[in-house]
Amino acid sequence: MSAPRRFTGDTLVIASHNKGKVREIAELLGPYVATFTSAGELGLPEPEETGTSFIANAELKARAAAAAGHMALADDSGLVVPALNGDPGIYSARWAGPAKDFAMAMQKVEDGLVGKADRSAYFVCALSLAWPDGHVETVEGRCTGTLVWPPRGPHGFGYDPMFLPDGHGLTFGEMDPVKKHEMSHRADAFRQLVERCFR
Ligand SMILES: O=P(O)(O)OP(=O)(O)OP(=O)(O)OC[C@H]1O[C@@H](n2cnc3c(O)ncnc32)[C@H](O)[C@@H]1O
Ligand SMILES: [Mg+2]
Repeated sequence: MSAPRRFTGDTLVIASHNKGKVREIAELLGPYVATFTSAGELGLPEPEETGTSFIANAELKARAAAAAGHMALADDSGLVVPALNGDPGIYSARWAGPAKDFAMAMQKVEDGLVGKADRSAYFVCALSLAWPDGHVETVEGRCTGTLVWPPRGPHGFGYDPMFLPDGHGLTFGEMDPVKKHEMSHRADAFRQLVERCFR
């Protein structure tokens, strides 16, 4: 296996149109990157997520943004619920519809769980760093927990208010963001990516 390529330069494009993610990524990578911009700010189109895995979609989004000439980082993530055969999984954003209605998406998850004993779930985060020549470095992180109902807490985004991480009494929606960054799937993935490309 060849050695991983390291991040060089000072500007990184965050290849995401999700403001919650862009904020978390800038917080997690702040110490290693001088300047951030995002696909949204640059007016780059949102590529169609045609991959069949988190990793395939992260690589496709990162490569699409890096083709514009700067190194780009994409995150493809979602909530996997074993009792729902892995749904919403890579369709986590799509379950919220064009209006990005996560109250509705969480209700849909809850409706599927009625009468089921297994309320376990995990978040997955695939991160892909892409170079303008098409090279990518990709990692995947996880965080396991349980789904609660009704949703709790004003923080975070997406499915956070119904996700109770293992070993904790507060949902990601109730938790201080600093605390979420100590244990989330995104934090797990970033620990691996920093080790590989940013140190
Ligand atoms: O593709 P981009 O532009 O980055 O933005 P997106 O919101 O479409 O992102 P994804 O395709 O990766 O879909 C992931 C969805 O999974 C959910 N999700 C991911 N990480 C999460 C987190 O930390 N907390 C709560 N929900 C999360 C959230 O609803 C996201 O919209
Ligand atoms: Mg998306």
